[in-house]
Amino acid sequence: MTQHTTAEQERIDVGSNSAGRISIEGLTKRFETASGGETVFENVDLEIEPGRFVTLIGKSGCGKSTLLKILSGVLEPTSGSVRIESEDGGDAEIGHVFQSPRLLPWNSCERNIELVHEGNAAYTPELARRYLELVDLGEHADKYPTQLSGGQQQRVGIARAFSIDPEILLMDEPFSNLDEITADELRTELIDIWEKLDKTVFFVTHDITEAVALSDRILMLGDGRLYGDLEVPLERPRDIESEEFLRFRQRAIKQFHTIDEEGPMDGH
Ligand SMILES: Nc1ncnc2c1ncn2[C@@H]1O[C@H](COP(=O)(O)OP(=O)(O)OP(=O)(O)O)[C@@H](O)[C@H]1O
Repeated sequence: MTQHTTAEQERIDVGSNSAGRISIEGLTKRFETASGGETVFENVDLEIEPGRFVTLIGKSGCGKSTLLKILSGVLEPTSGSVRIESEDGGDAEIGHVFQSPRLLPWNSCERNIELVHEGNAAYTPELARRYLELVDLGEHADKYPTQLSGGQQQRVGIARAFSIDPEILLMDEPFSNLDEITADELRTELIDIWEKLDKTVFFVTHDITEAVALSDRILMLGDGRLYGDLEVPLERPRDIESEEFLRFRQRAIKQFHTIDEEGPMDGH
């Protein structure tokens, strides 16, 4: 289990049969700056069941990336805790997919995947190829990123993230730099892979349609708190033009804008 807490709190590692569960308790993040500082969110509690596809939406600057960075351990919370349960009670493996694939251009696709397996004696080029096949790039393992399209490069990023067999996958607007047709293809592929591999996915986006198309559950962050938490009751595969999809999307949009009607809370 991985636990990200304030420095004073002890790291607790215990065995678990619910790998991929995320438990957030009383999470507060404040940045101190020369001009006084800012509390990004305060006292956030959240429980995410293993294997779920959860999407976080919120307006620009509400703290989505900050929450993601705390989940990945890049940032420490000001107070509160985040626990991610692992298979064996040790540190949870966390896969990352970013807006851009962050591939090293002087390395082949296979080598780009190998680089995240440093210290893994079980790594073989076949492992990279297996994951590249999952994203339809089995034939391209020896190519360099510059020989691939933007969508193909992002596919390599997704293959790389899944290849470490992570307990959770953090995805930060992974399709926002792609044209809509390619983004749609990748969303379909992502759901196929997620259904096969049964991982907890924590996905950040600005796009409500994307959130409804992909998720089991949609969280809304704003005004320093999680003000919305919607279960998505739609069967997969989802038809984004169907009446039930559009009806649910409308409901999500309405809930998303409740924050504008309520106005800021005290202290923010
Ligand atoms: N290292 C930092 N130091 C000070 N303030 C920061 C730091 N990182 C983020 N912030 C502030 O915290 C707030 C939340 O930022 P964050 O990047 O998490 O928002 P976001 O919801 O991901 O935004 P976007 O959708 O535009 O990417 C912003 O007001 C930002 O200026």
